[in-house]
Amino acid sequence: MSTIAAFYGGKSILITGATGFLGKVLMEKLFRTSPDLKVIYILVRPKAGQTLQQRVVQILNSKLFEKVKEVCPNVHEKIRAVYADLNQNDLAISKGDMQELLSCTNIVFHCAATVRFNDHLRHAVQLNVTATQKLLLMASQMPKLEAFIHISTAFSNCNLKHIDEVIYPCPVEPKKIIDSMEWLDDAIIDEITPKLIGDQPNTYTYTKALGEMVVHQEGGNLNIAIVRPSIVGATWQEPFPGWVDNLNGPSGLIIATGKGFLRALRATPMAVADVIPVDIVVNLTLAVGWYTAVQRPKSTLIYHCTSGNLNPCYWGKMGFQVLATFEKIPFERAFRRPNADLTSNTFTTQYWNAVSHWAPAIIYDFYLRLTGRKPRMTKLMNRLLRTVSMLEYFINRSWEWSTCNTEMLMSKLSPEDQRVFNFDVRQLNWLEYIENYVLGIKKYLLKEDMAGIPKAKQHLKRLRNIHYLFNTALLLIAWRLLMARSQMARNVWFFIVSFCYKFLSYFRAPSTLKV
Ligand SMILES: CCCCCCCCCCCCCCCCCCCCCCCCCCCC(=O)SCCNC(=O)CCNC(=O)[C@H](O)C(C)(C)COP(=O)(O)OP(=O)(O)OC[C@H]1O[C@@H](n2cnc3c(N)ncnc32)[C@H](O)[C@@H]1OP(=O)(O)O
Ligand SMILES: NC(=O)C1=CN([C@@H]2O[C@H](COP(=O)(O)OP(=O)(O)OC[C@H]3O[C@@H](n4cnc5c(N)ncnc54)[C@H](OP(=O)(O)O)[C@@H]3O)[C@@H](O)[C@H]2O)C=CC1
Repeated sequence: MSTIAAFYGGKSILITGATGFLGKVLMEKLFRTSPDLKVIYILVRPKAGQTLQQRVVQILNSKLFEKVKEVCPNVHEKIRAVYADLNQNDLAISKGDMQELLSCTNIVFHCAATVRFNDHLRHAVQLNVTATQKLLLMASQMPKLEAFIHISTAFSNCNLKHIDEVIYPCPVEPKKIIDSMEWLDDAIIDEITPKLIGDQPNTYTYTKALGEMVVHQEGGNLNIAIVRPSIVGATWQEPFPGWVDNLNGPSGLIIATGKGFLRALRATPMAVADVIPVDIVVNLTLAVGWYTAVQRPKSTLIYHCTSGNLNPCYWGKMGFQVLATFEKIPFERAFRRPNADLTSNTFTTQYWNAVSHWAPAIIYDFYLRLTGRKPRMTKLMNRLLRTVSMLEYFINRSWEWSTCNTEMLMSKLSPEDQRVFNFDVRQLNWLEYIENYVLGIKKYLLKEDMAGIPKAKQHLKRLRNIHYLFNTALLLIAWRLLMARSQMARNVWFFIVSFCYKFLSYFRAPSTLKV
């Protein structure tokens, strides 16, 4: 029997961000491995016209939870959705709910965050810093609390090249930032944001670093640990390979490449692609929860959940494998054949942007106009290239994360726990993982049917023929224009033609003699 699974039995667990990518996989694993847990409280807000209950039902009815329903048939009775909005100062939790949370919770997993790189600083601070502070305050009033696990990111100190499992000081105290966000107006915040974030690339990594500092300063006597995952990708093994449900990290760019929109990327092929499967992150997080509660380490331990130092993959290799997978498993209705270049040169990137992105988009929009339809490709391209520019920072650098605490934890696990809560990234086969990732995107994100693959291949063949035809036509037009305008070009052309003619006559002469 797994010690970790047994530990969560009978426990009341509070999860924030349970409706997010990581939160859903965390909940799934908890229910699947510890079906006898008492209750999982999830802090949820209504969204997209759905009530809390509708959101929960949608999650439980998803493919991700199919196995859970077999091992824990009364799963719906064990999830308690609590209305909350972490953007509100009091988190908008009702008094009654608050009482219950405070008196019953044993473990807290704080996953909620805004992960948008370009979020307004006020909003990012509210969610990634102030809400963390409020949750810590709540946690300090929970008499039964055994552990508080805060999910941060390995990129919270991405202004450094080598990152240890420690909390680094922030140039400005989080409390000062929180206070200033309360009285500064948006325009002033916009103005000071670049100065405040300094050498951090965006408001996300900056506020996640502040969030860690808040945990460090205001954790008091709580039993806290911080997990820092790198770029979280689709599931590796559990509950099945390739599950993913949002565009974050590499997923959006894989779609853009597979659909033929993205044909070049400013990326360094030899930079480490520090992607980590979401099930590895979840397994480590649950092991950390157990260890923190049972061993009660004297200080707050930080665990890096990264792949680069133990089993590195590189962006070049990843891109290559993604393209190879499209040969076998193409996406439907592609705009162009998937084919992309990784280039680390800014000039080349601009050239490819003009030739491979803007030119086809403009031509296609022209065609749409001609056929009486609304042009949309240049708008889409604009958005895509803006998104790519936000991600470029992370695909042109490599970082080194030390993983001493993570390795120490692995060594403390029994063989059974190492199997059930496997977070050993050395066992991951990247080629297989990337293939399943692409397949997962096709099935679970794009909701495309596997039966449509022959048709998709046929469509790609048609696109290839159009491409050849288009290039030939372009060449002929260029040649005609050149011949019409330049005497020099005409001279060269006649020289080539007469040379070829003489060459052929030379070979034809002996055969004529024979006859
Ligand atoms: C040697 C030679 C080899 C040759 C081989 C060459 C082969 C090359 C082939 C290449 C194949 C591709 C391979 C994969 C490369 C992958 C690169 C991946 C880079 C990933 C880097 C991530 C780093 C993360 C580090 C930090 C870790 C964290 O903790 S972050 C948590 C995760 N957060 C994110 O991922 C970012 C979240 N998103 C955002 O911040 C914002 O959405 C945005 C800034 C990206 C855009 O914001 P904006 O306000 O402009 O618009 P928005 O309304 O949000 O979205 C606009 C449309 O774009 C869609 N969208 C959103 N995110 C993405 C995305 N990641 N990729 C693509 N598209 C995205 C969004 O849905 C919108 O679409 P519409 O709804 O249609 O409007
Ligand atoms: N994805 C990645 O690549 C990485 C993620 N991380 C960290 O992992 C954690 C989870 O990320 P991930 O699952 O990918 O992110 P998602 O964006 O998928 O999920 C974010 C979660 O936070 C919730 N949330 C956001 N705003 C509020 C609010 N005002 N009130 C209540 N809940 C709110 C969302 O709820 P709702 O559904 O209502 O929007 C959602 O459940 C984050 O802390 C992130 O920093 C770290 C490294 C990499």
